[in-house]
Amino acid sequence: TSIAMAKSILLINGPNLNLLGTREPTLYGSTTLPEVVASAQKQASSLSIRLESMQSNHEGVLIDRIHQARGKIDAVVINPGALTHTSVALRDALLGVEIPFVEVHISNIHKREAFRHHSYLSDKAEAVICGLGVYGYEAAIEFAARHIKPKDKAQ
Ligand SMILES: O=C(O)[C@@H]1C=C(O)[C@@H](O)[C@H](O)C1
Repeated sequence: TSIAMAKSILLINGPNLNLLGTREPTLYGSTTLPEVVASAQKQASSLSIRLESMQSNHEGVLIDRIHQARGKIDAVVINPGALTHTSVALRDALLGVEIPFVEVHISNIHKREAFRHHSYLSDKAEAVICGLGVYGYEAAIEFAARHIKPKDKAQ
């Protein structure tokens, strides 16, 4: 069945995720971000999806990238890092460009400090994945590909 699938996905990683693989490995694992991105690219091409990826430690840089995705990206997969728990601005950027998104956390934020239990994004996310380790990225891309339909716009 030729179900319409997302054609383009933007993978966004927020602050400190550049340290993935060496940062608190009991919580975040030993896989590095480049390795996560490489397997995401492989997965996307097997789904015939264009995957773009970026990481920044700077809230405004993340927001600017989300703005640039407007009209160009069908779905966002985002691990906002600590901005999950603090950033109304990031929430507003995603709502502002009207791109559906999947929220990913490597760790189970609900098993951690109370300040990590709230997300400024979750109530607007198509799905929230947490505690699956870096597999959460694979699950998020699979879900986004199959469940987020491209808007009928010029790709
Ligand atoms: O589990 C994760 O991927 C999230 C990553 C971070 O950097 C933390 O600030 C979040 O609280 C959890």
